[in-house]
Amino acid sequence: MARYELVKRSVALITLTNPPVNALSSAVRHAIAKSMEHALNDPKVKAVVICGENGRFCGGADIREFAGPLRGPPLVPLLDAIEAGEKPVVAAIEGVALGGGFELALVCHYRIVHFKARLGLPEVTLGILPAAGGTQRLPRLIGIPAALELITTGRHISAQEALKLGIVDQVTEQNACELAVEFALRAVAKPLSSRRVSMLTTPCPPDLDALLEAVTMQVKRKARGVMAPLACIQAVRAAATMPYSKGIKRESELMATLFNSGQARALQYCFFAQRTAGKWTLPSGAQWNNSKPREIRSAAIIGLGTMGRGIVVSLARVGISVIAVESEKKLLETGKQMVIGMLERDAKRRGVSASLNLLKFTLSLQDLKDVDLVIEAVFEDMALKKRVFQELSKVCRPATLLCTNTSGLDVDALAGVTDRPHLVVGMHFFSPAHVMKLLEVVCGPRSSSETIATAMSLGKRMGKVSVAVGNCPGFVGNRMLKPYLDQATFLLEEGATPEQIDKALEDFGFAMGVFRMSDLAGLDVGWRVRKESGLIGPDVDPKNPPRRRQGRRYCPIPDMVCEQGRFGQKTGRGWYMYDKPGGTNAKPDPLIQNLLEMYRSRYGIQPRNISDQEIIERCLFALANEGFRILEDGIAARPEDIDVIYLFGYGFPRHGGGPMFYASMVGLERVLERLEHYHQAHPDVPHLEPSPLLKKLVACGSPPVQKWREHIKTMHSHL
Ligand SMILES: CC(C)(COP(=O)(O)OP(=O)(O)OC[C@H]1O[C@@H](n2cnc3c(N)ncnc32)[C@H](O)[C@@H]1OP(=O)(O)O)[C@@H](O)C(=O)NCCC(=O)NCCSC(=O)C[C@@H](O)CCCCCCCCCCCCC(=O)O
Repeated sequence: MARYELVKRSVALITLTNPPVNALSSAVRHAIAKSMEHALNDPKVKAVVICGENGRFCGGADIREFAGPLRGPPLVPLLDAIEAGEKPVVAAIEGVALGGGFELALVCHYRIVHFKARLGLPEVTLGILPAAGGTQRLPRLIGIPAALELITTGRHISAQEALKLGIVDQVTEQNACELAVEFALRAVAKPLSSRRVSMLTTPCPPDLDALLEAVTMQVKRKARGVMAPLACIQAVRAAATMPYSKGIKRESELMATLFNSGQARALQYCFFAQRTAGKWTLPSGAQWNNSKPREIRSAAIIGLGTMGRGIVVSLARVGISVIAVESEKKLLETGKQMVIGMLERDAKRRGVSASLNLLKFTLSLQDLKDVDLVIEAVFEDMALKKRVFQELSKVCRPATLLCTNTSGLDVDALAGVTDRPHLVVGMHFFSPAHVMKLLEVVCGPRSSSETIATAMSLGKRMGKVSVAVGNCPGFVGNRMLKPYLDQATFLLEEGATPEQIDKALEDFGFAMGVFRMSDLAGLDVGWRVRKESGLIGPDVDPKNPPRRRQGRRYCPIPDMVCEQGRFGQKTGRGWYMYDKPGGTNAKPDPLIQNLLEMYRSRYGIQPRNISDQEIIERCLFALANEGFRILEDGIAARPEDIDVIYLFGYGFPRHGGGPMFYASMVGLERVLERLEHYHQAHPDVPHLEPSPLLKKLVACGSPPVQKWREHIKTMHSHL
């Protein structure tokens, strides 16, 4: 767990050896303690260098250990002892020094950093704080404002920024470890007192209270209801107002309030869920580590609407040459200008040159004959998409992968019109595609494992969080959205307002309430889908009662809103009103109030007071209930996949963990009981009927999320 060597006859070299990130597990802490004791007691040793194996200094405390009882030497006294030792200790930082790894570096008397290394205190993103002295030492080293910013955001910084901030002593392009050994030899004769960061006085701005207040407001605005950043601010205040010995106690008290909190558990779950999602696995046995992706050098995008443009940018900025196709000259020209503008702005922001030379714009599908992969992003119309796929089948070379960006149509039906169904896969991007991190990779029953591996790996290359899902209407994300949206509109019928429902969801932590989100996405999209699925229009059986369709409760209010030309932000009116078309500042609209009142009186509905708790339970338990059905149907392989989709694609708050983790945190028994209660009250809403899997899990004693898979039959998996 740590290798001890004597180098240059007088330097003890301690190498952390805990792959893959040299996390400070109890065994590593134990090994550091033993090695340090050896080094400090050996008269031959004049100085110490600490580094990490495989070019990675240290990724911090071992997060997996947080779930169990705390064992091994505690970190704070261990680090305090390193700092207090009488021999100079130099940290040789390569790769990463994060969290406890950064705190380890801060107790070393000198820090030498490789120019490609990244440093940071990301604890806040895990719902905790840097509790191995980080909140006390960093402000002493770089001052309150800079330390506050780093600790409350968890941002990683480059070696160069660390040098500028005064965190490190030298940045090198050489081997940091070799340089650190030389550095240590030169440090032997120098006094150490000024190098012990905990002994420094925190440089304190005169307006400390005002600064802390401003950061508190900022944090509350950005991360509503999240506890960890607020605790970080309090800990940094202690660094400014208390001696180290008291500050470190305050840090530890604050850590104790966070450590076992639901938010910390949820955020740590998110960390691992995101990594689990990349490890896709199919019932056939094909999986991430036994399926080789193809290399993609060139791609084509069909359709330069909002989605197509974002996809072109996502591909070009990672060096893939892209041919963009439109059906009309005017659309092609508009799309071209937009893409160039987006790429130029993106490149400026990242300080690189825009890769415009990778782009080609054309009206002819014939130009696609040699590309490695095509992503179709035309209008959401099955007949049109089938025509495109038939055409691609004729034009593209037989090995070209054909992908569709459909947000819910049958990927296998598209595969069926091609000459290569095994090379067809869904790549469902989220809008705007160059910004949103989520990619659903939709596996059709005939998609080959190589095809899936290629789509997953291309997603990763584009910086997306890719999740493999099965083929069914709406896949995972949009299929679950339906019961969630339905509950919101039923609540409108029963007496709530869009702003009340949105506020409850935003207070819960959603980036946007359901109605503001719908206004942003465009209300006409769902309207068209409802028309196509026969819920409205000439196909509706006239014998249907007005608030019933296809044998279940139906709320026509969204259709009435669309009939008035209110399509959301783009038309300046939707569930809210905006200053102008395209405006983003949502204000409650009295016309919507009137519409709701008239609607209720037309159908004799007596509005009632609806609590925030009912809003949250009905919307979120219906959402999770559909998630359980998705697991039963084998549309998602694991609850983690569903949660990652909702975290990255639908603004579910990370400190809630995602709908499935949230359900487990509330308690499956409670979720079951509330769903039964609501289903009894609304028997015409099948989505409220508890799913068999939920019942089964409760009957099995409500196992933790990570164990649900053991209870899911995969015989009928669609993956
Ligand atoms: C390091 C990375 C940037 C590397 O990224 P990369 O993309 O290369 O690789 P992956 O992300 O895929 O990771 C590979 C692999 O490694 C796993 N992993 C990564 N980091 C850790 C880790 N820190 N611990 C465990 N495992 C880790 C990862 O899961 C992958 O494995 P998998 O099997 O899932 O594929 C990137 O990985 C990264 O960003 N890592 C996280 C960095 C981080 O956040 N570090 C901070 C950790 S928290 C910390 O350090 C806390 C410290 O401040 C010290 C705290 C002291 C604790 C004291 C406890 C006192 C409690 C008091 C309360 C008592 C109350 C009571 O009475 O109960």
